[in-house]
Amino acid sequence: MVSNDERTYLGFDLSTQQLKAVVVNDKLQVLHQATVQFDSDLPEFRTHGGVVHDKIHPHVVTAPTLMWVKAIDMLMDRLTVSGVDYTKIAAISGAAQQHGSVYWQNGAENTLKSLNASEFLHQQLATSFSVTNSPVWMDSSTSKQCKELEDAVGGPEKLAEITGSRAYERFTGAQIAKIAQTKPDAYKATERISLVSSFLCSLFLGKIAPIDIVDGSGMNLMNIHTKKWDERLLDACGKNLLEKLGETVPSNTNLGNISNYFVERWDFNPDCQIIAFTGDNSASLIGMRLNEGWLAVSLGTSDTVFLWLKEPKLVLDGHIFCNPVNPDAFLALLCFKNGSLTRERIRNNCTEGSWDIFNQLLDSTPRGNFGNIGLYYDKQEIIPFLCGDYRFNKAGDKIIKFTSLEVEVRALIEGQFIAKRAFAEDIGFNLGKNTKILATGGASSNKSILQVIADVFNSPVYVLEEANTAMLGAAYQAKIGLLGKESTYEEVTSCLPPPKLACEPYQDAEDIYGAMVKRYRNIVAALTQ
Ligand SMILES: Nc1ncnc2c1ncn2[C@@H]1O[C@H](COP(=O)(O)OP(=O)(O)O)[C@@H](O)[C@H]1O
Ligand SMILES: O=C(CO)[C@@H](O)[C@H](O)COP(=O)(O)O
Repeated sequence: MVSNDERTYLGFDLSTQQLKAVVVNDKLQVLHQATVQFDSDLPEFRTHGGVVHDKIHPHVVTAPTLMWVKAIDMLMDRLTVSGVDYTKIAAISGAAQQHGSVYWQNGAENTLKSLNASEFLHQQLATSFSVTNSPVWMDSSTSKQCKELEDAVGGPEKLAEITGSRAYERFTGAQIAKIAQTKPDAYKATERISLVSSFLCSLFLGKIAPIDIVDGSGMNLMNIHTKKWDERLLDACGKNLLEKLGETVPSNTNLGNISNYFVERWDFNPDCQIIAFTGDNSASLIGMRLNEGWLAVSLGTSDTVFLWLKEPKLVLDGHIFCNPVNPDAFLALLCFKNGSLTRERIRNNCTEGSWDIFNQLLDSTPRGNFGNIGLYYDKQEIIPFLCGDYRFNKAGDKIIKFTSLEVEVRALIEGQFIAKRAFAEDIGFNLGKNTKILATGGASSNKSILQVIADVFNSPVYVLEEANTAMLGAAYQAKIGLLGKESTYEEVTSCLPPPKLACEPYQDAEDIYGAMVKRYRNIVAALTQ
């Protein structure tokens, strides 16, 4: 029997480029971590940045579902090598990239319930998916289905009122509708549909896990006020969709004991509890202990900006999700597809791959970049709906190339964060003297980038000791879910250190960037006309 203070918690994050795991002790201190990088650790699946871009249809972006399963087999090995004592893990939860969908073939749940502990998961689940490549959040091929969904309820505003978002190409409703229309046999042969988060949870639970209400808010199918599926929307996407999706559950619901497979194969305690898995941004909100007054800026594969909302509001460029901490509150989120991978592209073009040189170039140019502005979209951006590179000089003329690498680097970083400020203001975020930004994700370790954020938002930027807040949030969620009503979220996380100040804005920041935000808005209005 493991005593309460010896208990540990396991959290996962299945993000775009990698699968990560962390084990924390009862005081939420990190004991072990492990990662599997999809491109380099599982090269047989031939992904780039964890995904497959269709050669003929560039808007189609998927990930091999079995790659994610194989990544779990590999990660469990790595956790074992790092010395994890599985008998002490009291609860498991997880986070995952949002919106992606997994299609379980008829009979898959029986396979999940009767897994053989002497074999790998990927061997036993090889034929369990009716669609072998899962559509992921980077896909933007469903404009037709988006229009159909909006029409089903009376237009984009009506859809946003019900589900928190107008129809977005990457949202799961339109993705499911596309599968139902273009692969009707596969759709028919599908017994259940999971989000990436509930799919990962299903492996640990040994049966199909329910979708949590926060990740469920990223589907354009759930009413964010009642937290129930909207039947008109389900019917507009596919036949018998309710049966395929199952009911939603509140965040941090305790779903029951771990699958026997993990008990027998890895020596988990049979009493280890599985807490509903959620979306990565939702888990990040938990991991950051974000509350009102803070603006979170997450710099992972995607860049996201999110904040705690007391009341829902109608937004058309952005999303309102349910809140994983307080069921009466909400979470407003903006997502930018061209985040870290676009920064890597410009870094590689300008510096042959060094963040240090990239930062030297960025630091050597003045705030405002001599009036130059750049917008860089390798892939179809979500907001604004643009693709390609756009460069403008001080006179406002569109130009092909900037005069120096320094100007190019600053144009990229300033352009990315000016966009975030403009869209955050559009959804009602008021920058004020009390605004504080909390940065997270892989690129939040880059101090030169954080300085640009501080200047563009004219606000101080803070960071946490650990930048993997989605993975950590999942581990905290495991403890929160296990304790249930015994304890509050605030009590569980009160032992964590506060965020640390990383950068403060320069005195002239608002004069420079206030004007640049206006210019940016005019440029976008002209380009999207
Ligand atoms: N020093 C750095 N400067 C800027 N970006 C960085 C730096 N270190 C890592 N990154 C970026 O972090 C990204 C990964 O962030 P992460 O939050 O782990 O992503 P995800 O959760 O989507 O897998 C990489 O694509 C990389 O470009
Ligand atoms: O689409 C969204 C949010 O709406 C993305 O933020 C995904 O959730 C992917 O996350 P990362 O892999 O970039 O963390």
